[in-house]
Amino acid sequence: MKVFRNNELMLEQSVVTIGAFDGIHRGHQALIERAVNRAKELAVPSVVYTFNPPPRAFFQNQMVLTNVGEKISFIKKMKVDYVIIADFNEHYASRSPEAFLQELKVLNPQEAWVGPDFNFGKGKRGTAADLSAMFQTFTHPPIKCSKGETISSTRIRNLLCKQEAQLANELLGRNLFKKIL
Ligand SMILES: Cc1cc2nc3c(=O)[nH]c(=O)nc-3n(C[C@H](O)[C@H](O)[C@H](O)COP(=O)(O)O)c2cc1C
Ligand SMILES: Nc1ncnc2c1ncn2[C@@H]1O[C@H](COP(=O)(O)OP(=O)(O)OP(=O)(O)O)[C@@H](O)[C@H]1O
Repeated sequence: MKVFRNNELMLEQSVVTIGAFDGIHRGHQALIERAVNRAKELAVPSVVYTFNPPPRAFFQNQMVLTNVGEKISFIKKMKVDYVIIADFNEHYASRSPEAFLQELKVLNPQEAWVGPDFNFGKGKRGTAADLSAMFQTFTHPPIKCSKGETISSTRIRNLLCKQEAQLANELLGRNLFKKIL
């Protein structure tokens, strides 16, 4: 797997998935796996486009579940061809949805894969519908836990605050956090 910053990579074809992917929980894993499988079927490279720090850490000072190094090594295990790590700062976050779509164009995505409630661009104005106006876009159904609730990084952060490491690990699909005694 090759690692790039944004604006460094150009591809003739690709399948792209986009998101903060903090923790790479079971929902993220399902989405990335789907994108990788589609890329294999189409015989084109797979790309994970992500951000450092995660936007919620930047804007809301929220806890980071996996630092950028951990995130890259986990994505690598999922047989992704390229990962793009965009420096998420004030300048980057002020870019419009249209500017972000222009940036994605150089990856020539045959397909873009996102999950439920995906948004992008200044003020979170861009939606999956905007993405689909430019690229063939697919929305992965939400992956839920055994209780039927959608898995999210926010939920995992809340569980860790309540010291429920075991349940957090269940949603992550791996033992990332140790039980605090
Ligand atoms: C160019 C760009 C600008 C963004 N600007 C903002 C912003 O102003 N406020 C915000 O809360 N998030 C902003 N974000 C983050 C998105 O809301 C969102 O977190 C990101 O696209 C990842 O999607 P996900 O949270 O579903 O993983 C921006 C994202 C991009 C790509
Ligand atoms: N449970 C899930 N099932 C399928 N896709 C998901 C799930 N959770 C997030 N995604 C998708 O994964 C990508 C990255 O999402 P993101 O990092 O915002 O996850 P999140 O768990 O919703 O995070 P947060 O709670 O911090 O908002 C997005 O395209 C998002 O729609």
